[in-house]
Amino acid sequence: MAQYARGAAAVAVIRLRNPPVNALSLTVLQALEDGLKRADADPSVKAVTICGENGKFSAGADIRVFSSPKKQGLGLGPIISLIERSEKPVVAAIEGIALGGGLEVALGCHYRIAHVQARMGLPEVTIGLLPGAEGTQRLPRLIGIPAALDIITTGRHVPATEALKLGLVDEVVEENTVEAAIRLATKLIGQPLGHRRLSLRPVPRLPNMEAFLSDALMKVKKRAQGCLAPELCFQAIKAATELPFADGVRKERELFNILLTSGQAKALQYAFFAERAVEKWTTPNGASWKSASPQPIRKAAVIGLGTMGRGIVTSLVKAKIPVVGLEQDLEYLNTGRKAVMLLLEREAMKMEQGAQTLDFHNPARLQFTVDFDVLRDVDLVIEAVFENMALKKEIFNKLSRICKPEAFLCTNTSALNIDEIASVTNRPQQVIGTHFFSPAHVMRLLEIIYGRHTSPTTIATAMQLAKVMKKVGVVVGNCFGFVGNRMMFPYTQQAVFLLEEGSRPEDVDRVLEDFGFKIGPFRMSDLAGLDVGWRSRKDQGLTGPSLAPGTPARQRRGYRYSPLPDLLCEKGRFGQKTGKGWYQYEKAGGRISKPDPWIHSFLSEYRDTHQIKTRFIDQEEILERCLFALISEGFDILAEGIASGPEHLDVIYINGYGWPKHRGGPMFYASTVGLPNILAKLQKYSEMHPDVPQLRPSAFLKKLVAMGNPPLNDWMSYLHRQSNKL
Ligand SMILES: CCC/C=C/C(=O)SCCNC(=O)CCNC(=O)[C@H](O)C(C)(C)COP(=O)([O-])OP(=O)([O-])OC[C@H]1O[C@@H](n2cnc3c(N)ncnc32)[C@H](O)[C@@H]1OP(=O)([O-])[O-]
Repeated sequence: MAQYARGAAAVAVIRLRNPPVNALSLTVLQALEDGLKRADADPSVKAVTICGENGKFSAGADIRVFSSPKKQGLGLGPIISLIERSEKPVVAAIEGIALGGGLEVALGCHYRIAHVQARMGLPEVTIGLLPGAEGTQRLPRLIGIPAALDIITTGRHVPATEALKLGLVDEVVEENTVEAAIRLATKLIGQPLGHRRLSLRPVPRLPNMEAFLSDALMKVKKRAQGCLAPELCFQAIKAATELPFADGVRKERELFNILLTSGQAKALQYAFFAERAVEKWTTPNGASWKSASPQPIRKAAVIGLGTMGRGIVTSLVKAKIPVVGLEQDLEYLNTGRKAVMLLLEREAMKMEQGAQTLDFHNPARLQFTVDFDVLRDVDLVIEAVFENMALKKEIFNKLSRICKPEAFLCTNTSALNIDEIASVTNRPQQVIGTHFFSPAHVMRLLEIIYGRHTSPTTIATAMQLAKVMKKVGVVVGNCFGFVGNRMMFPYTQQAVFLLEEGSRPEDVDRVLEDFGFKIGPFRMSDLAGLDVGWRSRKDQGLTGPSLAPGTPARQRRGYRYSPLPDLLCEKGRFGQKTGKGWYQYEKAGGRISKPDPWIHSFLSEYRDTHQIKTRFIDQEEILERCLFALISEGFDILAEGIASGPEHLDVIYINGYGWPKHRGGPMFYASTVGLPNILAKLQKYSEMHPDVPQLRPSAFLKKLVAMGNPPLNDWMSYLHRQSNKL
């Protein structure tokens, strides 16, 4: 709702009220409209101030409304016109946030005052929409085309001080913003308002408007990577340069409706709520935030300053947690220290642009050592040495002797068994997996893996740590590869099998990149290094000296196996780092991939040697075999209780594996393709490849299809229900 009150003798105050962020629901909008009409009708009211409850102006339209049947009736635009047309001056008092429809309300006001800590923006593009309450037409008239394009097509939040420079607000105050707005409103009584009505202003012209717009469009398209909203935002702003206000608004509405009914908006809004849903973690035995409080982390340590350790130290320093970096000897320590300092200097430079500072030269904040004894007083340790169980166990055993009894022990592993690591400590309840993604100071995902003995307090502490580091923590159970890598395995396996059957690496990558992945599986493998998987397969006895003599080349444990990645490694082709992998690069460490004729002839010789008949594989088969195998594994993960809902899998894939956000994550995508379609295709491919268990549809997927293909929100409720059709 919105509360109507009298702020000073002649000023009415309309306070938007819908905790926690004053989202503009239908009820709030109705109350806002009623408040405006009441102020207009009351001759003793001479001016109006609009503000928000609890120090927040508004986070914009209630996003849930867009997927409800009443979505067409939100009608924010006409209310904003009503504000603008008011003969009594209206001042927006912006505290906290004014986002989306919230900022559009403020743009309808004649003046805007913001608190110095406030942030403003039009983030509709991030949920697949455009500012559809006349924002694409008013903002360019206020701050010009270049700044409006930047704000609307990126959806970024603009701090109050920058907003003042841009002319987005008229004044920034450090005191009580509502009182300042009431004072201004009082001063404005009786003054002319015509020039303050943005709809009546022309869009400021640029000398080279056409060239500017065509260049801007190219940039927008490049950044969008298949996402529709940025380009339609651009078109709406362009309309502001070509059409009178009313026609521009009509164009805006037309484009808004295209987006609103597009699957992309639905997917992006699902992703918005999915991220918030995973924050409220639970485990199968009922632990959650309700049953556990996070413990404060006043000092942390990171063991191992390789690629992952360096990124983790950087993230902790950025989160203002004092940290000790430990390495096995002085040579490794010095290399690690230099690399961390370089990363931190770059981060400090970026932060200075946003008027923030990063303190890392102070030894109380960042310390390097080779001495385990220095870890006696830390509250939490993150071990980030390479993936070797024996080494990890040795370190955990040592840590449990040295660290204080309350300290939490975390392992950064991408697949290893948390329980086995915990078993060598004197505190398995305080051992937890924290799987960071490379580069750890950039990637948002943190997979948090609880073991059999991990306590709820330990999970809560790891989740809180993720939050402080501005990462998305996702709590999952313990199994080989956890959620992300376990689902990735059948995907990359299919990609390699497709090469055996006739595809080239660039064919497979192109299909998956066209789908929206940032990079396809082979470019990804070259980037990460083929040797990483090779080492793991050797440890598992799938290749290398421990392989039993006489093992068929293309079979392991009775199932199909492709030795292709092993053969590349044997030839020293580790990917970008050696300048050759699935592609060739300009030099060792180079980044520009080129299809490699050597690989093409190597593949055809390989097919001849193993008498594999080459066939043309179309895009549909490439996409379906890679994605549906991954999705089927996801259903197994849900059925085993490794993750508590499909949102968890989707958040992991969007934030850690480059899954295109506008497709909502693999499980959301499955729901849009339709579970019966996925099942039918998996059954077909599984019949074609009976020796590939990863193509056999998950029993849970079959059950959901038998239950009538329920919506994604209901999937988990079917886990234990009986199906009489099975
Ligand atoms: C008419 C056409 C034109 C207009 C279009 C628009 O305005 S489109 C909109 C354009 N606006 C945006 O895209 C802004 C989207 N919002 C944000 O970016 C952030 O929420 C934040 C920066 C406002 C606060 O961040 P923070 O880390 O402090 O907090 P938090 O993120 O955890 O949120 C707290 C709770 O509020 C909930 N909730 C939040 N916003 C909305 C909403 N608009 N709606 C509904 N709910 C919303 C959120 O789900 C969560 O609920 P839970 O889980 O407790 O049940």
